[in-house]
Amino acid sequence: MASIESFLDQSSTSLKICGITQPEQAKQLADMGVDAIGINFWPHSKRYLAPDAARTFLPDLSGRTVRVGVFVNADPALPLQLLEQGAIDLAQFHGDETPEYVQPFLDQGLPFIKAIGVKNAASLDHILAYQSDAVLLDTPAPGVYGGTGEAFDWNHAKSFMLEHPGLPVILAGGITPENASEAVRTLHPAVIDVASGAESAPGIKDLDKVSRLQKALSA
Ligand SMILES: O=C(O)c1ccccc1N[C@@H]1O[C@H](COP(=O)(O)O)[C@@H](O)[C@H]1O
Repeated sequence: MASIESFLDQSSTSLKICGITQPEQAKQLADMGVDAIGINFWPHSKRYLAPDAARTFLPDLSGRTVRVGVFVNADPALPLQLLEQGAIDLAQFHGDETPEYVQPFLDQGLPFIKAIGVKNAASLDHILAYQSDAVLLDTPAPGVYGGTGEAFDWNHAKSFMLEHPGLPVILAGGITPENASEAVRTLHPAVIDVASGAESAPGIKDLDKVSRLQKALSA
């Protein structure tokens, strides 16, 4: 049974595969035991999926895998509605959202992740103000916000994690089957989040790469 609590548990590293655009692949990933899938609701993403299309298959996955909706500067009505309808389990805010933006989610006890592009140590100065369920550390990507396939300097993540041991960290940005085990060994993040490194083309997942990522995390 998928639960946010076990997905974000810091005693082991979970796997989130992000940018799913095909219902069959969402089901295949759930069958493979992937901990979470991400659906990108930012209309400018190469991995965009319209909310109406996502609503046709996300309910079927309820309880099998954690369903994360990725948003960039969205009208908060969309993530609020998808969470309240039970179409997604978690919202991922991956744009320029402010601590004020997330207040309605805190007020209603709706779970969310805040993503930050890590340019230097100062990038993480204000992250605690969001009071998010987890922080997602990604490569800064002006204009495209995420999904770059590029890694950032993990030393900044390491320092932050040492300072905030109780806060679940989701490591993103350029993770591949080749560097995933090094990421786990070096940082022990609660979650590894992969979009580009698990694809054959944008939005089309390569299940062999997913399986190699799972092996890397369990090694
Ligand atoms: O994947 C995208 O197109 C995307 C666009 C806008 C915001 C976030 C996006 N994806 C997130 O980017 C990171 C890292 O992806 P990658 O593995 O480096 O390609 C991940 O958190 C995705 O959820």
